Amino acid sequence: MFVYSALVLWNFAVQEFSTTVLFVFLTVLLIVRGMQMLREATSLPPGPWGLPILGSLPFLKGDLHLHFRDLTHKYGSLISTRLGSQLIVVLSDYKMIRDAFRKEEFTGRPNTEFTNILEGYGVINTAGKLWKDQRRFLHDRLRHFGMSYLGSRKAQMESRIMTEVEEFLCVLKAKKGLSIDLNPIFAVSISNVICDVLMSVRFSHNDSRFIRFMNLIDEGFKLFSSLEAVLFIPILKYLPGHSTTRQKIAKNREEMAQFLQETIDEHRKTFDPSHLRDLLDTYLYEIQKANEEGTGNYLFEGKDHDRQMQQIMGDLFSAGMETIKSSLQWAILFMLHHPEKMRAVQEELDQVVGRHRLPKLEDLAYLPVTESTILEVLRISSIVPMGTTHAPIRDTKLNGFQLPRHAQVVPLLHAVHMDPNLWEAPERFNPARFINAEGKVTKPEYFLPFGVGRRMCLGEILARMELFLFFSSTLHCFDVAVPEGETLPSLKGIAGVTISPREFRVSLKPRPMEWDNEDANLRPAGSH
Ligand code: HEM
Repeated sequence: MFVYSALVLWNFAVQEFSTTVLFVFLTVLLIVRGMQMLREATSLPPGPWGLPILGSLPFLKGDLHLHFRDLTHKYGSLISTRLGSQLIVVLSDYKMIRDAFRKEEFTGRPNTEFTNILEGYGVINTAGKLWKDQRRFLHDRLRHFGMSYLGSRKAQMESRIMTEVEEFLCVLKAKKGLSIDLNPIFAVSISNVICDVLMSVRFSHNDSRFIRFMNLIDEGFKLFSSLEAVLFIPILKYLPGHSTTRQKIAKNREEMAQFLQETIDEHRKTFDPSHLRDLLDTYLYEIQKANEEGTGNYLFEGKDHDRQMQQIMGDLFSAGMETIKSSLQWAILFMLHHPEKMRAVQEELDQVVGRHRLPKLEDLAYLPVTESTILEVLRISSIVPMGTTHAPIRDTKLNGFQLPRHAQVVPLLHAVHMDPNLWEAPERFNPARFINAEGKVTKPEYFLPFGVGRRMCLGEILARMELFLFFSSTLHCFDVAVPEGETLPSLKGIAGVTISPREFRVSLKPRPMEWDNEDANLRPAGSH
């Protein structure tokens, strides 16, 4: 009895003690965090205070870029807010974004759960010397493969893209009059352009390898999104479901890596240093050169060569596919909403290009209506609404405020493109805003769909070429309409890293070309 009573008392005392310790611990944590918030409040840009530990997380509603835009209305064009453990600094003034992102200080990337998974490989999520060397190398070599406004290389790239455009148009022609979703058809064609440049890989429409590849990427995006909470509240990584998600991500990444590794191995077997076929060959060339010279390879900074090449291919594929596919989908969607703008583009193409061939890059200078329509799509859809997140590489000052190293710095491109002080009636789809009094296309300095500064988009030239050739050729060959009996699809997109349109269907009616007869397929652009 005595022993039992002693045990009960002991248990009680232990519980009391644990509760007290927990209470004291939480109180100290709250006080420390409160003091930290107070100190930050005096040196950081203005913004909502939020709650200790959670910050503004409980008050988030709707899409993050819209939430930030609302905050900028209240606090100004430079704000800070805490989302859990992460300090977020949002810039929505284009001059401020431009001035900051020109500086070395803002070329870092934040340390997050996502970047940890990538272990410093690739280009998009790297920083410092590795990123700088990688970026310079890619800039130079991609230009060599035709991402250039000038010279014979440009013609090579145009011809690569046109091969895909022509196949795309043939697939569309076979589906004329049906209610179709263009998304998977765009996906194959756009992937083929970038995969050809990167590693000489092409997929056929309905290719099972490609469907698996895309499923892995889609699933990867969803799995990463489900980790979002951990990004802000790291302690959640100890929850049981988290390790299952991490394992699934690792398994998917392994499958992707295996696909890419097979391509790397194949390239090694057939490698010829006097004939570099694609970007992958240029990496193999650098490795060979460094081995022969007995020097370390500056492109890899001691990292595993194959993993780095896999991640570079993965980075460029994911940056270059979804963005262009979504932009083209937005362009078609806006044409459904504004058929009169579609007719204006078609009339211009008929006059300048004629009905006997497809548009070429050299026509672009004479197609202001077509070009301004594409620019307006890029502005109004702002498909990368928050750019990519930057981080100061050291504690730094911006507009008199102190930003700590590793704060997440977000360029709110969506807010710049929707600023009524810069654009008249920004909510209105109005391509004419890009045409000046002389009828020429002008792009104001606050038009930033590809970002600005040292980390701005590496694929802008390719993107512009693809958007023009796919969009103009589609409208040259087809009238696009909402399928009979279906309603006009919504302009509300799905926001993630990019904003993509919700699934929608179209019906295509071929516009007769001069080479057409009843059964003819679309002929290649040069064969007239
Ligand atoms: C319509 C198409 C595209 C749009 C709107 C777009 C937009 C952007 C934006 C806004 C950024 C972030 C800039 C910043 O935050 O400072 C970016 C970065 C990047 N883009 Fe694009 N992009 C497009 C197509 C492409 C293509 C085709 C490629 C590949 C060839 C590409 C490769 C990259 C890379 C590698 C980065 C990261 C650069 C770095 O971290 O240094 N993008 N892009």
